[in-house]
Amino acid sequence: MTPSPEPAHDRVPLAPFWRQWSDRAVARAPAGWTGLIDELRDLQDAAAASAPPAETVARATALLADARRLLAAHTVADDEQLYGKLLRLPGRGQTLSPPLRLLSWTATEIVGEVTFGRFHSGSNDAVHGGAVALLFDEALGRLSDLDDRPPSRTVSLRVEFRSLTPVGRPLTVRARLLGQDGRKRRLAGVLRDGERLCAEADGLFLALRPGQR
Ligand SMILES: CCCCCCCCCCCC(=O)SCCNC(=O)CCNC(=O)[C@H](O)C(C)(C)COP(=O)(O)OP(=O)(O)OC[C@H]1O[C@@H](n2cnc3c(N)ncnc32)[C@H](O)[C@@H]1OP(=O)(O)O
Repeated sequence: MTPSPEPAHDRVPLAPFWRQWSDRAVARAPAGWTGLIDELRDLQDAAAASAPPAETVARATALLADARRLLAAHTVADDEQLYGKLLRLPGRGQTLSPPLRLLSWTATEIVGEVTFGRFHSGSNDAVHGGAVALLFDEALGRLSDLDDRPPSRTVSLRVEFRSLTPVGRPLTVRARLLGQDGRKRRLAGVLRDGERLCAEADGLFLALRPGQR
């Protein structure tokens, strides 16, 4: 695989399994679906960052209950779900972890940018450690399954927190494939705020056998 000539997350190559998985969701996604996910993400950050008066709380709660009822009327099984399957979008259409925008990639390394919002804050404007682990799982998982490698799952993820990870600033995440031994893939990741090392991780991913999910 040749290095990407310019930043363009939507041109990251997808292995056949993932291309089919993602394209099927894209084909089924109604107009405006990605706007809904973006709104949900902004809502999470706004809720986390606000200290509203009671009238505002009551109004927002009623609006949210309305939205929840509207969506719950269209519940589908996991196979039909759209959420999290839009692999050509930064964040792949989910709000669990912040959008990871890939800037460059090869078969063995990806570099991306991520900004954590208030939703992912643990305390004192520092990102929750579990959210940092979540980001590494996303980044390492993405690289594990790049370049036509069969789908894999994380079996081990170790994170070292080296300094506080700030909220609201673009951070750089870099993941590398260190090696493969049969079904086992060893990967490592680093998260930086400019030059400052915030966290690093190493993970073991196992390629799934036919029939495994
Ligand atoms: C574009 C893409 C977008 C992709 C979308 C974007 C990225 C999202 C990424 C998220 C990824 C996840 O979070 S995945 C969700 C979290 N992970 C999981 O839920 C996985 C749960 N575990 C499992 O389901 C299972 O362990 C499997 C199916 C992965 C593997 O089971 P298995 O096939 O029976 O494998 P098994 O024989 O036990 O192990 C095979 C070999 O690995 C070794 N092994 C197994 N576990 C470990 C371990 N923790 N540490 C060391 N070694 C281990 C065994 O000793 C063995 O070595 P030897 O005897 O061969 O030497």
